Amino acid sequence: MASEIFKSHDVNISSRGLPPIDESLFFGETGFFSAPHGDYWKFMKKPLITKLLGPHAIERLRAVRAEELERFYFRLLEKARKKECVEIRREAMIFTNNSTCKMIVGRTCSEEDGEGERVWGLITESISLTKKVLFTTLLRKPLEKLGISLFKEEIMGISERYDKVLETFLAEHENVAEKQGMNLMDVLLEAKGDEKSEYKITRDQIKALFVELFLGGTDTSKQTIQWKMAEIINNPSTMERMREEIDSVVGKSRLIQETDLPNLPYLQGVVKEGLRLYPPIPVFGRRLQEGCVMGGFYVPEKTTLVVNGYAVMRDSDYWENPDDFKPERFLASLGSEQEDATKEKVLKYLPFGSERRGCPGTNLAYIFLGTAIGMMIQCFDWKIEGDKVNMEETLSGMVLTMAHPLKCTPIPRGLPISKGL
Ligand code: HEM
Repeated sequence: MASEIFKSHDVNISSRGLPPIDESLFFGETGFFSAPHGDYWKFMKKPLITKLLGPHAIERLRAVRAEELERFYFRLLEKARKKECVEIRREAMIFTNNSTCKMIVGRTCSEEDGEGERVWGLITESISLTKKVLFTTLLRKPLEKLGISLFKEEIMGISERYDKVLETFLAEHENVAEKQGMNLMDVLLEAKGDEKSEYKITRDQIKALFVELFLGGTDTSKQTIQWKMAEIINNPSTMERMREEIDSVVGKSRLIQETDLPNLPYLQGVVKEGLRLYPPIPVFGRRLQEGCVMGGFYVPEKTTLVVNGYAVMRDSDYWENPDDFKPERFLASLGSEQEDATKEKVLKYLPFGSERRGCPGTNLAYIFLGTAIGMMIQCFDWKIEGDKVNMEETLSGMVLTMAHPLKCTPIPRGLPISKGL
């Protein structure tokens, strides 16, 4: 059914429906995520791919991510030396947000003046609001008739705080006379000021895209890193097998790099299996532009479709022992990309959605997840309170998260890794 919906009706379902509050920078009408499939969405997608998410951009920005991975490693090493317990999701958020921020605006959020804490707090608050955002979207039309604007104050409060942070970034870029290399923000500002540009974008549209990248690039990856570390800690044989693979491919004297990932199939299997069992966005919505027949039924125009990726990826018709954590299940397909693609064409694997509105950050996400988890296993042992990590699930807004956030203490494996690799 998922295959039929996505493959045969791709264009027809390539919009998401009305935003909850038009003027919000956060899932508002200026956003890329909520934009209907049309000229604006196509115009914004181009720089997003060429400057951040496409294969060339990913290669060009490799050094930025390598530096952030190294900083992540040294932060953990410092905690390990002090025998401090770490909250994995917080450390993972700092890594993914710093990397994303540096790639799109050229610098990380500053930790000295509290900017980092403000942004990370905002991301967490935004995610916990997503359930209200969805609810507001679904009920918007009938409530509008009654003059009710649900959760407007809360949503606009978050939007205004994002606005302040993003104005700082924009001002910094506007005040630099000579640019050294153009990052995504420079390119969008240039397009905004270009009279001949095929689409006239606004300041709010730039800010809204950056809010979405902060959320898309940070929270999803942080949740997934936390879930996978929990499964690895609960499965010592997985940890052992990952470590054997990493030690033999990477060695013990340098930190894992993203160019190692294609040679680490078991690590890739762990990443994929974690996403299958714990997709951070378990359900996502689309909206039909025109009425059509699906699965033998006529579905009228403007119907909202809710895709339950979580259920698809635990469906026993498609997955053997679907609730078990078994990274090996992906090993056979990893050998051949074609086979992998064929398998996923059945659309039983949906952590990133699918087709033209599927996640454009998929490749970048695999890099964040592979390098972060690879580094944590390569360089540290992990001590927890008690025997097992509690894997109880809960929703933070619409995001699948751990009911009991993973806290553990890193113990260095004593690898001779030095700064400035
Ligand atoms: C574990 C990591 C990630 C997961 C599980 C994830 C998942 C998703 C899902 C399920 C969607 C909706 C897809 C659909 O409707 O078919 C989506 C959309 C999107 N994601 Fe991701 N994502 C991740 C990381 C990222 C990263 C790193 C970025 C960029 C920095 C990103 C940027 C976006 C954008 C811009 C959209 C909207 C696309 C559109 O509407 O055309 N995501 N993501």
